[in-house]
Amino acid sequence: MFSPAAEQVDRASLLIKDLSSLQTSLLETGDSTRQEMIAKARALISTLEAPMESILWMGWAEPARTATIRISIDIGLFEKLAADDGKAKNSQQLADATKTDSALIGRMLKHLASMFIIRETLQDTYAPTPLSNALTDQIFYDGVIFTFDAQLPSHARLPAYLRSTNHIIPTDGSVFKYSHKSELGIFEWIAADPRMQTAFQNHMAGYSMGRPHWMDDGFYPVTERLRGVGEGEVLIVDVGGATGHDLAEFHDKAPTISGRLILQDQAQAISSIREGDRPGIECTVHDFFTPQPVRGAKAYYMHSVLHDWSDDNARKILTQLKEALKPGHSKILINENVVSDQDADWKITSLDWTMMVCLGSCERTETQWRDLVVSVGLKISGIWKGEGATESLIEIVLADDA
Ligand SMILES: C[S@@+](CC[C@H](N)C(=O)[O-])C[C@H]1O[C@@H](n2cnc3c(N)ncnc32)[C@H](O)[C@@H]1O
Repeated sequence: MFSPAAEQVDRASLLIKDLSSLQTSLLETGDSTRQEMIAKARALISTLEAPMESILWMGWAEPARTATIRISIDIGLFEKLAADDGKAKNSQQLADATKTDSALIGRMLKHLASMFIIRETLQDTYAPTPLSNALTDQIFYDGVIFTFDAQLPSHARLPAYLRSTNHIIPTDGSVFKYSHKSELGIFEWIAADPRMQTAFQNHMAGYSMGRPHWMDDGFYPVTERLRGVGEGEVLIVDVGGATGHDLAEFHDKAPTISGRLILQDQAQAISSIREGDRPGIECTVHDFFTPQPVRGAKAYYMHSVLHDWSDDNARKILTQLKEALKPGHSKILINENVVSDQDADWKITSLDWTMMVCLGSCERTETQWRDLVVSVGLKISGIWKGEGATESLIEIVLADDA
């Protein structure tokens, strides 16, 4: 039997005390209290867990959870569970509804319930949860499809890849090619599969949902920093903006700011936008490694773009934008993570590793951002971060601008 050491018990008591005092303000305060409670609850589990329990959680429970969720999406299990207003169902009913082997379904349901994805209300009787209901929405289940099919194999094969290179840090997409046994880098691999293209775009849109955004009140002073744009002039060019979800949000949240909104991405992303889906936005095809066709816009915006690329490639992208900047008027806005020097957030550190295995790129610290920007004759004029936000907004201007 595992007995926690005295200091683990003390730490656990402190965490429980913190949790109970936070709980009293959960309903009144913003999202930050909820996030703090989750962080403390996770710390509590890792304080109390025995080493072997941690190993089995990582090695058995989590991989089986992810796989059973991925299979559930394939067979439409969560939709069937949510049917009839979420009335509880047994494994045979769910096997019939999904036309799946009842032995397989029975074992899936047991693990999904043990991992809190669904609820076991009675023996062999299951009901949905808010999470399993969310997984009936394509924005969310495409996130599982994309992370499972595109990214997870590269994490799984990374140790073997690194052994084969004497643990030299990857700086290109080799890990992805190695793990997928493919000649294609991740973006070509996505482009070659229309289902994966849709999953990727939905995952990008879902990743942005429900989080503080730079155009929200109290984040970036939009009206003050983006003023001076006449009717007919370009306000924002969203470079590598996928299907335009950020610009659409900007259009909804800041409808009174004048100026054109232009979306740029590769042909496969732009052609997937349906007629009428993006009112007020000009959707165009542009390769950001080639000269920027829109000159003198107020802002060239990039969200989760530069973290896909090594410093050399990021310099090429920034240089194309620099050539298009109008002195004293234009700026580049980068919406990305700035990795904290201490106590970095798991969402950022895990994305950093995901970038490494998919593209050989990284999430950058403030020093790395400054070095990158200065190296192409630009300067950072400010970094903004809203309360509870993970990502920052980095504003960049020409080095000679005031
Ligand atoms: C990580 S996604 C970010 C998308 C979007 N900005 C967002 O935050 O949801 C990177 C985007 O860069 C686009 N992209 C990749 N290579 C590109 C290129 N050479 N020119 C233009 N866009 C490119 C991809 O199609 C994708 O939409």
